[in-house]
Amino acid sequence: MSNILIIDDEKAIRKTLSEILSYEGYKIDEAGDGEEGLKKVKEKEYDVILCDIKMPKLDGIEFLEKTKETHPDIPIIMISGHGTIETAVEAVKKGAYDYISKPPDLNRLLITIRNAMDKTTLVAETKVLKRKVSKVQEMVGASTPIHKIKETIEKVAPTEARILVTGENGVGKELVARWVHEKSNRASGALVEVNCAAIPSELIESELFGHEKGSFTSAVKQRIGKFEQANGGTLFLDEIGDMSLTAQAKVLRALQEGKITRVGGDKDINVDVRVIAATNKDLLKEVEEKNFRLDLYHRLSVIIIHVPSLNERKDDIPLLVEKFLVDICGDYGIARKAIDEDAIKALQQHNWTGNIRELRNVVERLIILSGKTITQSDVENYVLPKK
Ligand SMILES: Nc1ncnc2c1ncn2[C@@H]1O[C@H](COP(=O)(O)OP(=O)(O)OP(=O)(O)O)[C@@H](O)[C@H]1O
Repeated sequence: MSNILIIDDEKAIRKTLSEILSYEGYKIDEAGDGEEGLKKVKEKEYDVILCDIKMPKLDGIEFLEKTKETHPDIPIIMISGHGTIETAVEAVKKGAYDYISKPPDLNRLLITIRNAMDKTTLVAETKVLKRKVSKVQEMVGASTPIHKIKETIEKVAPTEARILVTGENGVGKELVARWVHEKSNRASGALVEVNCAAIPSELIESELFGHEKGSFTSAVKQRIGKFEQANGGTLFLDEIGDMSLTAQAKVLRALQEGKITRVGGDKDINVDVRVIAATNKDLLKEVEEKNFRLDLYHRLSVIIIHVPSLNERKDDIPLLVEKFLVDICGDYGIARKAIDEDAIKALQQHNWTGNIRELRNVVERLIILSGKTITQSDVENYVLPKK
């Protein structure tokens, strides 16, 4: 159900509007002046606010200006009395959604409110969509390691150097790969991702190099592999430490010669692909244990970018929390929740697994369970393990 706040110093007007709008199924709160209105806006989320212009204490224009600062997305409809039409027009210029005149015309009132509600929904949807279509998520962080990573990306992205990204699960290795691609001369080409750990070893070759029809039982038609799909672009080989030795030999050839052969095929196909690989394993140890080819390791690791776990860069936590608050509240279509300093400190002291997804989940949990401002006791209640 949608919440509407009516701010007017005339009780009769509030009563009439409130009756009409409750009848239409809206949930109504009332305030007698701008100051009381501001208090209500702090306490609760409103979909639309109706606000008189001439009021004691804080007038409508001041209320509009203050509310726009903290809640830029709530549509505010000004109620203009006789003699305040010009001010109402001024208010629209300052960001009010629209104005209606006193005494309000019932149809116009309802239509204006409905349009304003539609706008709120659209604004929320657009925000979510904008984020979805924006190609690469921002890499948030102010810690020394993040600065260094960004610097390295700037330097190496425009070259053709192969890059090995190392780090534990969920620390942002894929994000690094995406930024390298985005800032490279191949950005207009494809970025094709293969998670080597997720593909059964007997299928990885066909996944990477494609296959000809009939080359094995389930190969019912020809298939183009990821190397070919990434031609002119970048191939991101995630979890490369899990690749079988036979597939490694073929990847090595592709890197050395710039050629691949489809499974069951006899033709060499030229491919122009830049490879970025990532792993959470210690590849040199894998080499020692004969699970990984040393020559492939050297081919892949011209540049090594290590992404440290969240525990090693706790300085990034405030910025990441801030970003997740904005993102998640945007996804939910609710006003952004605040978080106080002590709560942030408590989050910084927490012993994280290192995976950024864990921090995101925690922020989402706090948004759902806490009030308008997330406090230290929310963190203690909902995040930290009970003693
Ligand atoms: N610095 C950052 N700023 C903002 N979001 C980040 C940052 N680093 C990682 N993330 C987000 O955290 C999530 C995990 O990151 P990503 O998938 O890049 O990690 P990964 O190390 O490749 O994970 P895996 O080991 O599971 O493949 C993603 O949603 C990503 O957008």
